[in-house]
Amino acid sequence: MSASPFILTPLMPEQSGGPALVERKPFVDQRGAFARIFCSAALSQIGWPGPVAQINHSRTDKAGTLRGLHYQRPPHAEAKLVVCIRGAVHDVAVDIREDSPARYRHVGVKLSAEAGTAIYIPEGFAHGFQALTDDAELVYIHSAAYNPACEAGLRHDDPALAIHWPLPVTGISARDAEHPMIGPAGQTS
Ligand SMILES: Cc1cn([C@H]2C[C@H](O)[C@@H](COP(=O)(O)OP(=O)(O)O[C@H]3O[C@H](C)C(=O)[C@H](O)[C@H]3O)O2)c(=O)[nH]c1=O
Repeated sequence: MSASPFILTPLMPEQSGGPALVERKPFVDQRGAFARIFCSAALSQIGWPGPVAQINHSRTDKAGTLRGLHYQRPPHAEAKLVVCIRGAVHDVAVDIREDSPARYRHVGVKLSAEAGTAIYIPEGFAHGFQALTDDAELVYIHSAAYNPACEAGLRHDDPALAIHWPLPVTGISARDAEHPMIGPAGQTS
């Protein structure tokens, strides 16, 4: 396997510390394929901050379902590596860093099990996705533990974010449907 197990593509190249597409480089032979899903040495090059604190898994049954946009406030802000292990999703990261010239700008990228793609979401970014297929499964590798007291969210349909979701939204949690809108002053209401 060559030096780096991934092809890393910054998704906000004009900003430092932004999200990145992480494409696995599998080792393929007559038996099948082997790939590294997480590698702190390789991912520290794009800002992975430290030890893995938690690994989660979600299954989304129906295409069109939307989860997010979520983030944890400091001191429990977290970086995430979001890995698609079944089906495909449209994944979105929103810059919410108060000192960022790109605050409230977002990037969107397709992740699929077939392509072996993941996205690195740094601290200071909100994360959400829409399932593009039925039975879409993601594994999330977190740099901080879940802390519900510090959990917060943005509305997927907030005009201030202007996120285009590929499919009509067919399912969303009550909590995600009720996140506050970003007011004109840029503060969530
Ligand atoms: C993250 C987490 C959640 N929970 C509980 C809280 C809820 O009762 C239930 C489902 O949580 P939630 O509705 O936040 O799950 P999703 O909306 O799928 O959130 C996920 O998808 C979005 C896009 C993300 O970016 C989140 O990091 C990721 O957790 O699990 C736990 O018990 N432990 C945990 O670590």
